Amino acid sequence: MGSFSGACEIVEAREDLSRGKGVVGICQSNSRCKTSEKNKKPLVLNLGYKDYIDDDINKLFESFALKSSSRDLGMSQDGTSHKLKNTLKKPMTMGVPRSPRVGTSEAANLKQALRDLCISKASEVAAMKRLSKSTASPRISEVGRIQTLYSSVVDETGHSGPYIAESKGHRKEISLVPEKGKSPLLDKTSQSHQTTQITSSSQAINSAWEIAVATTQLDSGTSSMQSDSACSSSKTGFQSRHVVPVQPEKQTSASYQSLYNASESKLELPVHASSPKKLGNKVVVSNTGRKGRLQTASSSSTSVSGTKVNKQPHHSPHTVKMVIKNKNPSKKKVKEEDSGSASCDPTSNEVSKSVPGTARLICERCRCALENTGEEKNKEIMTADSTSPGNGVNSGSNKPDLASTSGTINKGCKAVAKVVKNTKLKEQLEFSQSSKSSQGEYSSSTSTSDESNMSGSSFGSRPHMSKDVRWEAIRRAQMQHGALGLRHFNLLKKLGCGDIGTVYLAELIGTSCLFAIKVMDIEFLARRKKIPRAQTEKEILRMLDHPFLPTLYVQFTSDNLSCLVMEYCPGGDLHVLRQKQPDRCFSELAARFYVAEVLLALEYLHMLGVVYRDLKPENILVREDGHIMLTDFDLSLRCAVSPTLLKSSCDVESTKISRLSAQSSCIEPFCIEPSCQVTCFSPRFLPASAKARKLKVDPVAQVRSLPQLVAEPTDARSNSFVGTHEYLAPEIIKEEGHGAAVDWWTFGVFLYELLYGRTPFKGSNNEETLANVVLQSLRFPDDPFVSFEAMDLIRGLLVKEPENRLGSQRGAAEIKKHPFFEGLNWALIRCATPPELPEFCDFEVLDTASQGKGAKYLECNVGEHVEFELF
Ligand SMILES: Nc1ncnc2c1ncn2[C@@H]1O[C@H](COP(=O)(O)OP(=O)(O)OP(=O)(O)O)[C@@H](O)[C@H]1O
Repeated sequence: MGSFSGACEIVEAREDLSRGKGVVGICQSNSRCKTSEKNKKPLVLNLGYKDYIDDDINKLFESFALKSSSRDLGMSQDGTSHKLKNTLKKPMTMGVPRSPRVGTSEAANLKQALRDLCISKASEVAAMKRLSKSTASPRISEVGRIQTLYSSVVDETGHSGPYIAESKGHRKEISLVPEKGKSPLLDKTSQSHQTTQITSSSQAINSAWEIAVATTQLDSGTSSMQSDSACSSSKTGFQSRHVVPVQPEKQTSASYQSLYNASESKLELPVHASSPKKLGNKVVVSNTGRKGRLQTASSSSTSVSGTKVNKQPHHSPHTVKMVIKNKNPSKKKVKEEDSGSASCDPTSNEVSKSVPGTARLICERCRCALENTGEEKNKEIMTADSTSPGNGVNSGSNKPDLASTSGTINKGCKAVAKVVKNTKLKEQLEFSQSSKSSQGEYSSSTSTSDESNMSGSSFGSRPHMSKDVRWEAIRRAQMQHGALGLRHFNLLKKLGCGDIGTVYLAELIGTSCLFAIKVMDIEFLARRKKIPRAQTEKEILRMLDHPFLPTLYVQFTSDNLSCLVMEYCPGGDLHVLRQKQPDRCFSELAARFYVAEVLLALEYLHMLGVVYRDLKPENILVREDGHIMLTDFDLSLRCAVSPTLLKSSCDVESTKISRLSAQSSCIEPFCIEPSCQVTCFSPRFLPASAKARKLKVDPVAQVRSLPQLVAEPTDARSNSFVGTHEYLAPEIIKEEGHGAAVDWWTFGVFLYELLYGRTPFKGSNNEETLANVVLQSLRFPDDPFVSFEAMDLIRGLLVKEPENRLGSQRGAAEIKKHPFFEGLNWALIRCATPPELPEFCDFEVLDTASQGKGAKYLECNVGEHVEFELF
């Protein structure tokens, strides 16, 4: 039942009524009588008696303009309507067609008329509320008055308020509040009001995110980035990174099997647009005319689905995974884990030929061949809700995906409806399991509950990608095939190889939609104890709905391979891109653009309870429109977040302003009161007095003086030794326990590297690097020139004590306010023109005509060879 509109409006109406005469007691009592039996009797209002009749009722009746004759209404000579009373008491039948006009039908009675009026008024008020949130609306008062009166009139059993229960055959069950789902208008309004209550649910977290976005929008200037250089060819090889993988301290197989949750972030930024960007020799035409529009599709949604794709000139540099020897027993796990990897030949690129009908998968690292029956035997798990774009990844069918093999895998390509149904069941099942298991898995953390993320998860749509043509393609394929598997994709190219899987560029057969598919060998992961990392990544991917984070379209298991079908980013990563810049570093404008987008992505992750922990240029991919996508979540830490409302420097005046603003909130559903102080692309309706006052207030000061919401996990703690050496925060190296502040440290290193072309504490080897991180003070080279603001920001971020680090107290909001970002329009950054990209080597995906020749294709069809590498 959509409780809001009723609840909210009635509250307002009652307030209005409380100022009126006589009705106060009725209204107030009505609200109490829901919970108290004792209160029922005094509330009984019988129209036959004048105990509670007041002028309002008479006026009300007059306003109905009843045209029935006195005979119809049974008016007696004394003017009282005894028949009216009887009419009201007369049992009504559900579903009886109502008179089209009040009072004109024989069958109509006053109660029905009242109901009509009340319902129509309620709807009208809800609509008005949507259009103008003026709390002082006379219409609201009026309907509240009518509702209350109506409740009083018909309530002889003590039931009152907007919902009137059936009673002994006398009463018809009437709800003044439309049922949930029947009135999207009311539901939406309801949601917007519900957000005023901050809870630790994911909804609140997302709301908090929206607040954070809204509050940081201080100006409307757009950030237009111009690259210093057009392009340059890659001249050098890649630097190597040294990564310390995560060490799950307690891993149980049970925990592997029950990690899947999904928490839908209902993020919906109001504006999305993209600008045409040049990639390679082709100009990738993105959706023109989107700039500044509301609710447009993802910038990366359409152009990528074309038949031409520009080749990434290089694969991302291979990250060299190193093991740090440590006396700590937990480090041994790292060693053990990685020793497995190390024993494999990382250079191996073997592709085994196998007989038709057999999939022979060669693990590049361990050189193991996985013989599988050629057909996927319906083992694939379709996780997308084919009925709704955005539901594609949500299903809980993930659980058996990595956790077990075919025994627990869904059988058969069943009818879509059945799959969806099963999916929902699994969601429920796994939802309950996941929060337990993830705690077990991350027992080293002191704050690792999934619940903040998972509770309230709705598995709903992903608003920012809802117009994405790839969703539609996936949905159609699911309708056609039932469950998607590897056989439904043509693997075009290997994009890169990570620690837990290999990523391929793939095309959904029969479409021109391209995807990046991460393929992970479950047995390999199990042997190397990397299943928790894969689980973590998948869980996080499933939660995401953000323009700077990847979209997971579907996930399935084929032949013991866990596959994640994600958004494809054709622009390479920032590490490669930096190497192509003059002097191998970005201009300050370009760097500002990239770090700003990364900051928003990190902020969003934090609000979902994800501490990223592995920020580095290699993990930031460039979309075809030049905006970024932060990837790779297998080292991330999941923890609880409890949004906190901080009363900053709110003086009396600013508090008043807050109230004022709360009364006159923006009509955009995504702007959450009271933080939406800036114009959110739509006019707001202020009372005249409020307008006058508002004009006198400096809007910037207004925003700054607002209460601030911190919804990031500032007190999360983990003891895992995880990250990339040059990016490791001191507290991780010192094993003091770490939290979200590590992301602000890495953020500082990241900015430093973009500007100077190298990391600040890099030593000649890993040990020296680590020692430098802990002991060495921060130094800035003279060349290239970097502004004071940029250096100051880096200085604030690279504070060795996490508690004194910028961002550690109030999260990303603190960092956004730094002068380095002065003038940046955070809310519209995804509409800003990204830095120009260098020319890429041309790479064309074979178009449909050439597909048959298949020279470059790695076929992945049923019954045919499945030849591709793993790891
Ligand atoms: N969505 C994508 N679009 C384009 N390329 C991608 C995409 N995802 C990954 N890649 C490429 O595939 C490579 C491997 O990615 P993957 O996430 O498996 O490993 P990784 O980034 O090296 O990290 P890790 O080893 O920690 O998992 C990346 O370096 C990147 O270049």
